[in-house]
Amino acid sequence: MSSTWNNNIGFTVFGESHGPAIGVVMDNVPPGESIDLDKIYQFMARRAPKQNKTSTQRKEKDMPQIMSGYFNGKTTGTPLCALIANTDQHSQDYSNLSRLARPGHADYTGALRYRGFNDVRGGGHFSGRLTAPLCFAGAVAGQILEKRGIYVGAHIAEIHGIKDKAFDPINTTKDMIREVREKEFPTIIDVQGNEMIKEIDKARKDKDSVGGIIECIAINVPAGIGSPIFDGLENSIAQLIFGIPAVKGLEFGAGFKVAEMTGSENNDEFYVNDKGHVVTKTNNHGGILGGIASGMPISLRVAFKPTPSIARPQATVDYSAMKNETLEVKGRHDPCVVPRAVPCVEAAVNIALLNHMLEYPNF
Ligand SMILES: Cc1cc2nc3c(=O)[nH]c(=O)nc-3n(C[C@H](O)[C@H](O)[C@H](O)COP(=O)(O)O)c2cc1C
Ligand SMILES: C=C(O[C@@H]1CC(C(=O)O)=C[C@@H](OP(=O)(O)O)[C@H]1O)C(=O)O
Repeated sequence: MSSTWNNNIGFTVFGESHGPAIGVVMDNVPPGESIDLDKIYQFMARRAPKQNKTSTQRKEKDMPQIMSGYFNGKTTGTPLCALIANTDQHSQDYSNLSRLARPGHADYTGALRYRGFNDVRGGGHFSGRLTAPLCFAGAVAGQILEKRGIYVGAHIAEIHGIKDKAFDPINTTKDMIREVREKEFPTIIDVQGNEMIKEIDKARKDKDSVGGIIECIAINVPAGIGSPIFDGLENSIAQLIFGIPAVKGLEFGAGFKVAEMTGSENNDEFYVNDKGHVVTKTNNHGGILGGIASGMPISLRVAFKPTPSIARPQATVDYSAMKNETLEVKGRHDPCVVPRAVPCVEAAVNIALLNHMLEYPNF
């Protein structure tokens, strides 16, 4: 099922960017969990369109309306459904896109898959807007995890070659995670963030776009959760991360750099620390061995491509007439999707971790 993730936690995202609403139904959320709605709204506001230099100008409040599964401040355990209204659609910008494919977007492949019946307005079901329901589900999962001491945080690690400092792969604390989360532009080093904003604005002025990398870390994940082969932590996280549009790469721990290392450089040696816990001296494994948490921080990096919809004329095809054409994309697009995708990455990791935590004894 394409827009359903069916696991210990199940959830379906539904809707189109220019339809009346988008939303999510979550199943198997544990009953009796206190959920602070203000914190859910804050989480979703980090992703919502910002109408600033780095964001689409579309105005959406992204206020979730909870339809079921929540009563007296707590989850009921029955399906948790949230609806998010679409209120600021400019559908005329998309009038030519059912026959002209935007290079880099899903218009062409979507038309093939759905035999031309897909809603192309605003990217329809393929839109980055569908990450709003993902963020709702991820915010709920995050609150349940934080009650068990597990914190997940992300920051912009790189935009078009401009780099932020990385999270400490061993000693990142919940305060460090919270600090970067609360920033308007989430980088660890603010001056680097300002350079990134300039780079995004430059691309926008050039009628172009840029991509980048988001780094995410999860701390206090209990050693032993996860499974081997097809149901490991990496598997679940990857499946949800690739549910975020524009993601093209994912690496855990030292990632692609492992290919340049020897075994003695890459292996993370074990020792017993002063609290009597088994830990590793380094964290190239990114907190996961054999699909199972080692107890060290789980770390990952996610590469995002530059926004496909750019205002420059580009070659494309009219696939109804099968002839070559030139397209100038209209609409209000993000010159870079990365800043708004930071909470989306956190949301995906939150859901994957909660999913595996449900297997944990005495959850
Ligand atoms: C938060 C977010 C915002 C996005 N905003 C835009 C946008 O304004 N314009 C656009 O063309 N693509 C945008 N995208 C990316 C497209 O939705 C995506 O590239 C497209 O659906 C094709 O999917 P793919 O890149 O995963 O193959 C956004 C993605 C995310 C995660
Ligand atoms: C609305 C959102 O982002 C949209 C994601 C998007 C795309 O193609 O992915 C295209 C744009 O849609 P529109 O042309 O309708 O403004 C963005 O604004 C959102 O994220 O909430």
